[in-house]
Amino acid sequence: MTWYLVNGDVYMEHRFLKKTLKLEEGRIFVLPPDTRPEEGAHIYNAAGKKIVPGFIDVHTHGAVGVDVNAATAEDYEKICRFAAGNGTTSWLCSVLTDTKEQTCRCIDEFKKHQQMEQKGANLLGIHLEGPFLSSEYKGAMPEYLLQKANLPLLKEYQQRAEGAIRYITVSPEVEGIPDMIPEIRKLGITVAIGHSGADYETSWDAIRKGAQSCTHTFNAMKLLHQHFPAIMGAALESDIYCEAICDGRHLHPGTVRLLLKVKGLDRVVAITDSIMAAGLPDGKYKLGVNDVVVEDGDAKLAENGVRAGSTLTQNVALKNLLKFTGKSLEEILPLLTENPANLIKIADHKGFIADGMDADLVVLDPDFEVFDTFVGGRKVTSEDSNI
Ligand SMILES: CC(=O)N[C@@H]1[C@@H](O)[C@H](O)[C@@H](COP(=O)(O)O)O[C@@H]1O
Repeated sequence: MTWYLVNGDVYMEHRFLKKTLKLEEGRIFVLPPDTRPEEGAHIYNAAGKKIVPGFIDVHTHGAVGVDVNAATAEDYEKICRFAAGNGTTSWLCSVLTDTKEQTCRCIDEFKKHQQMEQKGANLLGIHLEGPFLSSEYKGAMPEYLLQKANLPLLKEYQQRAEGAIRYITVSPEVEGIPDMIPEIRKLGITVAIGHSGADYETSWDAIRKGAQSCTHTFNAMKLLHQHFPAIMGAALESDIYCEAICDGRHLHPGTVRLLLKVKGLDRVVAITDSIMAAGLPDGKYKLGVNDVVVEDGDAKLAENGVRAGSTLTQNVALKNLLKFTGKSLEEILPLLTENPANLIKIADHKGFIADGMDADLVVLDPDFEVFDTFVGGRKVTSEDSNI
């Protein structure tokens, strides 16, 4: 099916331009605004709307009643549909630290999902959050499942996943981790540091050895002290990407502004870190092996009140970021599009609107609400999203 998206303002090279977009065989072709659509093509009138690249979420544990750690292939599809309705066109499923058996099961269900007809957003790969994490800043990670560095185990997971593990969170202070980072990268996995009380020097060692991102920056990590800048200081000072959960709970708006000022607009990645309660009312839920209670949209561990992920979606993250920072849509969009694409090394085909890029697009109305979503050139919001 060929689409012509006409009359919209199209986000290209950090500004909005009047263009016609032709979507054919899953790809974008950028045409002059007065181009006459081919006969038989579908025409989408985007007058008064903005056409932006689809959002990419590199860190989410679930939504609409599905916990990634317990998900079946069919469950992944539910998240894909929900995500698309919120402007997310690509995502990584974040597998929380779990038993080997359970992690392998997650990998197998992921592979099964890849064999199914794709609906909604693209499930691009797996993010392992652990198990090589420090117990001191475990957050919602079950302590008894944390491990020291174990390259053979990760190799086994990556082999089983047929290369689908794209991203991993490790703590620099865990025995053997800094030296393992170059080996992890050889497996095609981007390394994030987090859930960590690492000192400044150890954190920089991990960065020099190839860590490229910081997991939910400020949350579940040692914060900056004037004498001991810690992982926080190294993350802010270096050029690595910094994930940020912009739900207004995990980070005060002032902290978000500070992060953007220090890191720049090209180094912050807006993630959701959402759990199965996203898209559902308050209540009792699971996060891996944990029981979680959600009150007023805020997720906490039932046993001790420790915050445990979010109920955020990326369209809400976008609106929060605009509100918290006072910056323009043009300035904020990279945090949800090209920055995550660059981080997980898919920017040659996703994260931007340009000739030949994947036709993953979001149509925003003047209030920045998601009006429609296209994935691989298909209009998924009406076709197969259950919103
Ligand atoms: C999925 C998940 O569990 N994510 C972490 C959680 O482990 C941690 O406890 C919390 C700290 O948040 P806080 O800094 O607001 O306490 O951040 C995130 O929610």
